[in-house]
Amino acid sequence: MAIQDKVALVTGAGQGIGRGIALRLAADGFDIAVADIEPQREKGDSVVAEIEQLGRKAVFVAADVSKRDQVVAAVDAAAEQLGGFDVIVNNAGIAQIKPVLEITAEELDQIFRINVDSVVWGIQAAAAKFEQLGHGGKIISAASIASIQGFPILSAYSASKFAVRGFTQAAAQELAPKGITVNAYAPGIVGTGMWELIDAELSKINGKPLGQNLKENVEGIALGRIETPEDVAKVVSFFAGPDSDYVTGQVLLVDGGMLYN
Ligand SMILES: NC(=O)C1=CN([C@@H]2O[C@H](COP(=O)(O)OP(=O)(O)OC[C@H]3O[C@@H](n4cnc5c(N)ncnc54)[C@H](O)[C@@H]3O)[C@@H](O)[C@H]2O)C=CC1
Ligand SMILES: CC(=O)C(C)=O
Repeated sequence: MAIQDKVALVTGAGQGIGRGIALRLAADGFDIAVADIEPQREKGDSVVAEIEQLGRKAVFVAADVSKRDQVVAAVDAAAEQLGGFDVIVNNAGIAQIKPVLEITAEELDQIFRINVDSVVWGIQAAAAKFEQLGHGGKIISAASIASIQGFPILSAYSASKFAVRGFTQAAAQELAPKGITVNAYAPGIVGTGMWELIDAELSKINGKPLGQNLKENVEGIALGRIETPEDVAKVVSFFAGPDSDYVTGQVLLVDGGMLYN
């Protein structure tokens, strides 16, 4: 069903999976707030231009998602500039590639602020805006295969994504009476800047040549190819649209066949 007069905000939308989600939701008919950190403004502006080419309205909103006031301000700006607010996609996140015995307090704090606090601020800001506008809405967050199974050398990252799953399940139950659904997508190995970093950092740790760690991980995918942002965006499109109206509290694996539940 074509979406009309609805607004979605996607965080971390300057590149990678977030860009793919923003473009897919625009193709579905949403007007889009492209949110990312200030240094990503140029990339964000290009995504805005791509969305406008699709015939939808779009704005870039600078926000550091680890900061509650900036997430609230981004949601306010999206609603004001695009004329409504219906969906938030808490997509922004970072990886950390570190043996568990070497993780510092600062690193742990940083990854939890960006991957977990951001989801809480996104849930709070979106729920408040939906209430102010007098309707329900949809909250969608980035989990990972690492939210279902802990991955070595990605322990802090895995723990942060387990936390996203916990918040998704609990918030879904708390917000259901307000007509708000809360779900998450759990990608596998997606060919973005994040996996370039993981591959390069794993190489430094295990001495394998550049590209080898990525290749070995892709070989474990049943469908036999690396995942694309568009593969992920199809699942987010489902969660953002009316076909998922009776789905809440779910974390949907979109990994080409890596984990099974
Ligand atoms: N690439 C992969 O294989 C997988 C990625 N994911 C998750 O998908 C999401 C997107 O990942 P990718 O597109 O691959 O990563 P990416 O590194 O290509 O893009 C991440 C985006 O988030 C933004 N970002 C980072 N910190 C931010 C902050 N504090 N405030 C606002 N924006 C910030 C970056 O500027 C960037 O535009 C992340 O949550 C990631 O954990 C989950 C499973 C697999
Ligand atoms: C980046 C990511 O989520 C994994 C598990 O590769």
